[in-house]
Amino acid sequence: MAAVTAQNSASDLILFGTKGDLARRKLLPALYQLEKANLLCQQTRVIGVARDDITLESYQELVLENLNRFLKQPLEQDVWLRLQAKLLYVNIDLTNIEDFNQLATLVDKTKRVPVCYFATPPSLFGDISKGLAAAGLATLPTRVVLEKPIGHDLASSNIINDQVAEFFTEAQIYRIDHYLGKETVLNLLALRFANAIFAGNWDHNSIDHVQITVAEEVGVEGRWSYYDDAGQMRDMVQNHLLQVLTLIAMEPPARLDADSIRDEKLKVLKALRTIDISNIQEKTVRGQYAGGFVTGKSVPGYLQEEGAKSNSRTETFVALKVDIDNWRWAGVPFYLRTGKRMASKLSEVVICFKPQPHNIFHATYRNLPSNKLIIRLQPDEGVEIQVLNKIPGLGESMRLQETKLDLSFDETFKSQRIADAYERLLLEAMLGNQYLFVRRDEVEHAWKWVDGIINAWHVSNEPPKSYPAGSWGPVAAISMMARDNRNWEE
Ligand SMILES: NC(=O)C1=CN([C@@H]2O[C@H](COP(=O)(O)OP(=O)(O)OC[C@H]3O[C@@H](n4cnc5c(N)ncnc54)[C@H](OP(=O)(O)O)[C@@H]3O)[C@@H](O)[C@H]2O)C=CC1
Ligand SMILES: O=C1O[C@H](COP(=O)(O)O)[C@@H](O)[C@H](O)[C@H]1O
Repeated sequence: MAAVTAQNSASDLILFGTKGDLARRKLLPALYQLEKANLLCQQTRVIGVARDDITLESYQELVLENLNRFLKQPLEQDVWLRLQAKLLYVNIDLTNIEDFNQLATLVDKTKRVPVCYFATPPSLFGDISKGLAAAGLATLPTRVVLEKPIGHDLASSNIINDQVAEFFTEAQIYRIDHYLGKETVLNLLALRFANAIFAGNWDHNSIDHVQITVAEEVGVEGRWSYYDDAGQMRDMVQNHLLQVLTLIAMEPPARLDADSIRDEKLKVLKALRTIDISNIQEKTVRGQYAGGFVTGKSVPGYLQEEGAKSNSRTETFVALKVDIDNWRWAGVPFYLRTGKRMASKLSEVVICFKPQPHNIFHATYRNLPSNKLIIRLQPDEGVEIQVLNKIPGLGESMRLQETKLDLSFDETFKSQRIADAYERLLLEAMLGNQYLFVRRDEVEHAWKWVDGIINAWHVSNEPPKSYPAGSWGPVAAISMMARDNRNWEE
């Protein structure tokens, strides 16, 4: 991988949809942080694109206003002035191909690499690709960064991917899954492949089961119409949870490069056991939140949210029992759960090891609890190992206690700020590193598997199970584990 220096990436970052929610809340603050860390090359320019005919000064004001609103620390004037000097603005109606001529005159591919970020609805990806091609900007070294979701199912994702592929090769396409930019998700690679104690115990011989939880406190946050069409399965499982699962389950890649990693992730997606009408009851739980209290605050149910249709059956919670049909994971279920308006914001992976085959401590400990490796993805990022230790003391029989080896990132890496996922992904796209971006075949296999589940739900025609906002989801999700004599780590 290239060393990260400000000098190696003179880019024209073209931000389509620069006035949208994602750009304002995430991308502009991420660019500010990159500027602050001196990771934006001095010659790099940020070209905001929207359809309003506004002046550069108004655009700069808008960027400043959003930085003041969404940055987590006070804005530093010198950093802002440096970023401001890089800003340009072009007004383009993305459906009007002639408007793209403005980019042709502004962008010189021999001086800066065009990195085109599509922060717009995916229905515009085809238009943007066509417009860039008409402006002579579709050939190398141009890169395009596509936001998720790519489509609504396999068929629609193929249409969008085909539209983009008409003008760009796979090597030019950077598909975002922002979970791949999270520090702790990347740490899964380090934990697994840099530590012999884990690498040697990472299969069905040592591991009983795996749990992946991505719980959110937020509800649909004013995005009801988008969300109601998608649901938690398409919004979170098809992308983020499956990406985390593949990083935990994949075989060791030969190298840390894009295709070595993506080839291994793809094999996992191909090995996911189909869930269809024959096993949908056993393997899945769908839920929808009712009113309740989240961290002590009263919140409405999903059907009472602003703009809601009262008869929606869209799921806001999903729990799944996933089997991976390969040698490494034979007989090791992966339990996944994710939901909105849950008891707290918590994303973690729990690797539950098998119990010891024989208990020599039965006089004091009838059932030895098994070891657990808990990887806290967010918040309070860190890694914890649960082990049994002898309680110190003379003259007593062996008394054991479950204890934790707890490595909090905050405490261990005190001086290191944990960067937001979008900072890393923007930087890697500007550097031309594709290893944190999703390849087309991964998207397709993830959709194929998810489509099967959604179709089976459709056929079974069962409404989602209600759960109170501020809980850990429907009781059925607990029963799903209990049937296997297991329980969710809380
Ligand atoms: N918001 C988020 O947190 C997340 C968003 N995403 C994805 O990112 C993408 C953008 O999302 P988000 O920012 O929320 O969406 P918004 O609707 O807030 O923004 C979309 C932007 O696209 C612009 N746009 C639409 N049509 C045209 C057109 N014909 N010409 C020029 N500009 C146009 C809109 O401009 P105008 O203001 O003029 O309407 C708007 O600024 C979507 O694919 C979404 O799924 C992914 C993860 C999280
Ligand atoms: O992509 C999405 O992710 C967010 C959750 O992201 P996180 O980084 O806060 O864990 C989710 O709220 C949103 O619905 C979804 O579109």
